[in-house]
Amino acid sequence: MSNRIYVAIDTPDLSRALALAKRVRHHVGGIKLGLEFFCAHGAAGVREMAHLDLSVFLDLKLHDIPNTVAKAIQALGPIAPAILTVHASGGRAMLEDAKAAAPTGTKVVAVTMLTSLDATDLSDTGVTGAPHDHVLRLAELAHDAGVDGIVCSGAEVAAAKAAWPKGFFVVPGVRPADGPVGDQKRVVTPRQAIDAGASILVIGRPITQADDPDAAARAIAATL
Ligand SMILES: O=C(O)c1cc(=O)[nH]c(=O)n1[C@@H]1O[C@H](COP(=O)(O)O)[C@@H](O)[C@H]1O
Repeated sequence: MSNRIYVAIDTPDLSRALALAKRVRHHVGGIKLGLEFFCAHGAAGVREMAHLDLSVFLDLKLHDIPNTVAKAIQALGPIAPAILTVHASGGRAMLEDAKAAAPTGTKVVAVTMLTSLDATDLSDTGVTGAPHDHVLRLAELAHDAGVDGIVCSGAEVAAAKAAWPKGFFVVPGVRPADGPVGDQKRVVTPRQAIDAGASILVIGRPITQADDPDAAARAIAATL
């Protein structure tokens, strides 16, 4: 199977983003551009990165009323990213309209519970119960609304995949065994995430902050 690592190019600096992507390109399956990059460079920046001929995952985590999300996705249409994120907690109508508005070749994936949150954070938002149950509930909603898959942590992906065998499962919050976790709370190793059923892994700082990003990406890819 082709390389399942999407490297999160989280920087507002376009030349650094281009340089990073060029360095790691032979050891990743694609690049993920998120809010930090998009707020600085918008669609023009994404198009510039797309010239590198790597698969582009546009992670904007859209979360608004259905009409606004659908119109935003239509506005992104010319970029036609391979993958686009929305928040599952935006609800069924928002998810349905997001999928309907996306270009045919774009996978719409719904973020369930951010990997930077734990059970205490969840209860602070008024949601009772375990993260695992919350993720599975939102995964079912995403499935029923007709999107292509979900984003969840490696701790939930096996159960989510068992319930939705044809789903597309994005797992961030991935750290090599000895790496610093930073702001991530639900963390697994790349190998654990793949073994549990992840379709792709999103990996940022373990690669982008390494002294040698190319070697870091290669070392992670070798464990998969
Ligand atoms: O949708 C995402 O990609 C995402 C969802 C989530 O629950 N947690 C999460 O960390 N991410 C993204 O995955 C990347 C993780 O980066 P690192 O923690 O540096 O590996 C960041 O770009 C986050 O925006």
